[in-house]
Amino acid sequence: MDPKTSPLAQLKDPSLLKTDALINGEWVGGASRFDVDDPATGALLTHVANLGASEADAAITAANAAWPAWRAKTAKERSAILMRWYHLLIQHADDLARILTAEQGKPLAEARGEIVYGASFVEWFAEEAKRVRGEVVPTTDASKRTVVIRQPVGVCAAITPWNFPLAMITRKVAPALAAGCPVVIKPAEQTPLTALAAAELAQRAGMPAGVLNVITGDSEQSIAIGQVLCASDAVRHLSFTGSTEVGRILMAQSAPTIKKLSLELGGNAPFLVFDDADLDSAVEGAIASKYRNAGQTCVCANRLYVQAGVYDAFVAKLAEKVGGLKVGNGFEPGVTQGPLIEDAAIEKVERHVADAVAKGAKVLVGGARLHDRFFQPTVLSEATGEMLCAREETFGPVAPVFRFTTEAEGIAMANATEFGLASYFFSRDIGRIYRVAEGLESGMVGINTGLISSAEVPFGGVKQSGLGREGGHQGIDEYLETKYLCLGDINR
Ligand SMILES: NC(=O)C1=CN([C@@H]2O[C@H](COP(=O)(O)OP(=O)(O)OC[C@H]3O[C@@H](n4cnc5c(N)ncnc54)[C@H](O)[C@@H]3O)[C@@H](O)[C@H]2O)C=CC1
Ligand SMILES: O=C(O)[C@H](O)CS(=O)(=O)O
Repeated sequence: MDPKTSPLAQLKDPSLLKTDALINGEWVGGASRFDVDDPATGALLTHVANLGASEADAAITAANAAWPAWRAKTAKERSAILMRWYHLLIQHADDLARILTAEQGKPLAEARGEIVYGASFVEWFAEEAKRVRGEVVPTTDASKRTVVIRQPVGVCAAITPWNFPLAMITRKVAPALAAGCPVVIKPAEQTPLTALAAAELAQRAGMPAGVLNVITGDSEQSIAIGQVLCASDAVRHLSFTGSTEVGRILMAQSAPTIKKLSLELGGNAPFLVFDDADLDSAVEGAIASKYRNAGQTCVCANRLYVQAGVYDAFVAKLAEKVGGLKVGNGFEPGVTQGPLIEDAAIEKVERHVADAVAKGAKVLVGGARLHDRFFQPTVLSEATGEMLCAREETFGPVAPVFRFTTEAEGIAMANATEFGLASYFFSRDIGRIYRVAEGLESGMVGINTGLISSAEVPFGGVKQSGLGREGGHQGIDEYLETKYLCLGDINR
């Protein structure tokens, strides 16, 4: 790291910059290290411990050894440690945001927003920890009494992506810890520093050794680490956020041990604008959903469907607003869109735009790479179903706008995908709102809004977008087993 130019040289608390992994309360360097780069400049930020299968085994062993004492704590005791962690995340939000922008690229203000969003899961599940209840079931046999209790599932593994380096970790580990489970986290190789800084703060909050472990590895080692996590019988739950392709691999690798799985995978979100929509609100919602994180979110609007009567007005308004977005280094004041995470990501975006134009789409604004990994916020009109951007998740700042005529046609086009994570639509008609919301095949529906994510709601998808829910009161259920006690012979 160049102390003169690196963004990491300006941390208020430099001790948050951890480059070793965390196993059993100890920082572990391993035999080799891998590079972490700044996606905006390509500059090397630092080197991080490149661990593999043996360290993954050690982390599972440490977590399993720490489990009895962690589950024996009262919910209130676990809650207190989580709440201290939450307050430390907020207290250090500026440094965490700086680390996040340095390794992931999103604008600093957006990174700080993610820190607050990610911390909110720790707060939410610190509270939920104290509300895990069982039940007494009225018996049909007078000699018996029946009770249902809920217990932590055991060691939980979390394999997380680069697009939300903190939030995708806390959304998984906060409920697991709250439920009484120890965790082994494998963060994305592109963004390990945020995970390690958050782990340091968990240590400061009093998280016992072995309860929270972080195993870092490059892309090759991540595969080896994943194989160990999947194959281990001690790991009773695996939570993954990332591509559907990798989700399938992890699901198959977990089958021999019948693991509980939470999978938050790819999306292909439709965004419908009906004739009766408030167009200014629809444009605002489209920008919020499409261009957040430079379009690198699984709930981004990927296909915009606009009813014929308002199509021309909508695309004109959208293109005008999108033209005002400022692209640049996330540390530059006023920048609203940073770089894409890596070369393969921007090449995929270029492929989607070139394919769409070749098949008749019109570029209303943007349409090309600015330089390096920066892509102009783009609006394409006259999009059609034959284009790649209709079938694949672009994961970039490109809004293809399709035309539809009837409500039924709009719903059918929206549902014509194997994915079903998020969907959005704008209408002011209450009857239409119910018909369309109930007709869309997705786990989450934004109605007259493009932003739907928060800690208190059950986030997740249907079809091939994944399994399970994260957040909300449902989020902790993933980490609990339900046990039924049948007490007989009570009259003896
Ligand atoms: N649902 C979501 O929020 C996300 C979806 N994606 C989708 O995935 C596409 C590719 O992005 P990637 O970063 O390559 O996602 P990815 O799915 O390859 O990586 C996500 C995480 O999985 C790990 N991983 C990858 N292969 C693995 C394996 N065989 N065993 C164990 N761990 C493994 C990575 O190290 C990382 O921690 C994106 O273009 C996007 O379409 C990517 C990130 C987040
Ligand atoms: O994986 C993602 O892209 C995130 O879940 C999106 S959100 O939770 O920040 O909306």
